[in-house]
Amino acid sequence: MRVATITLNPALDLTGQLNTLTVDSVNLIDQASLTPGGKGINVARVLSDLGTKSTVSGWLGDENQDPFVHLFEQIDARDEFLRQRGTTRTNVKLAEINGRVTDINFPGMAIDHQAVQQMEKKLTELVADHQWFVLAGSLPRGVSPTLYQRWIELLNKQGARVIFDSSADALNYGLEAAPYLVKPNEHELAQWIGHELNDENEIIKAARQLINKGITHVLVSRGSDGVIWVTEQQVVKAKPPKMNVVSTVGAGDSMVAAMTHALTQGWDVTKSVTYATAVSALAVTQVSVGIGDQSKLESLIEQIQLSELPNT
Ligand SMILES: Nc1ncnc2c1ncn2[C@@H]1O[C@H](COP(=O)(O)OP(=O)(O)O)[C@@H](O)[C@H]1O
Ligand SMILES: O=P(O)(O)OC[C@H]1O[C@](O)(COP(=O)(O)O)[C@@H](O)[C@@H]1O
Repeated sequence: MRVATITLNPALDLTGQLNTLTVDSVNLIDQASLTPGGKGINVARVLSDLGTKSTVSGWLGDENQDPFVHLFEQIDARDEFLRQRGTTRTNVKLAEINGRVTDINFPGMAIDHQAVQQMEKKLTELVADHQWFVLAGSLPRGVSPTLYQRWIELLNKQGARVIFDSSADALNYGLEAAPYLVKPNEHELAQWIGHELNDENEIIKAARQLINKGITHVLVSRGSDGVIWVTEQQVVKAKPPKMNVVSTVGAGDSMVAAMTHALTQGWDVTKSVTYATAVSALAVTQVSVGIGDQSKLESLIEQIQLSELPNT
């Protein structure tokens, strides 16, 4: 079974590692890498390492597509990206030795009405032979912030299961369509609910409001504090051990990928949350996403602290 991952605003990630970033000054990079990314593409990459095949789609610029096409071949992803005239954006990630990461994300290509219609047609084709869809990332310029909402509704009607990870207005509108699973981080959840979330109880209360909208799984990711997973019946918290952070870029995508893998395998919440926390914690120890070392993942799984919280 292939999972369809949709990346409407992909990016080449230019990551530079340096000692300390100083604004208003010349900064020298010690190590650099340029990798094809964007949320759904990162998810497809991790899925491949976990043993789940994917179909990748969205909008890709035709002028700098080679690294993407090469990656899709490498991970055996079915390439259903629509080509647009122009270049896919490059996002800059500056990773300091203390683990701090500065993201400089560019807006991406402008997308016109015709391209939106073509993508909608592509989704209706893909839903014929895919049950699981990952819709992830920001929206490019030129499209309505309600686009995810419309497309989640469309996919829901066709009986697909949508895993959704976005931000800002695209997230807020998309949540209204009740995807199957959402993974806001704490800040995105706070922004959606309209106030700060000061403790676990407030996080659970906010997540519960999403469950009440008809969303089945709400995973609130909390950086080094791990994740709180809320369903109608259960609230589970998972915390990773202290990690040696190289770059947190792609940690959220790794979590979404591991969750998707777990759900398609039919694993229960406890097994899934442990696995997803371990896969995402492993991601912070490396610059790019993926499972470099299976034995490290297995040892991390053993170190995840799991607790069941009251279902308030
Ligand atoms: N510093 C860290 N140490 C260990 N695990 C981390 C760290 N940062 C992130 N993670 C793992 O990655 C997951 C997603 O990270 P988070 O920063 O919350 O998401 P996003 O990148 O979407 O903002 C976390 O829930 C956690 O399991
Ligand atoms: O789609 P957005 O929100 O503009 O973010 C795109 C960026 O997010 C990433 O997918 C990383 O995401 P996470 O760190 O949240 O996992 C990068 O590859 C990419 O540059």
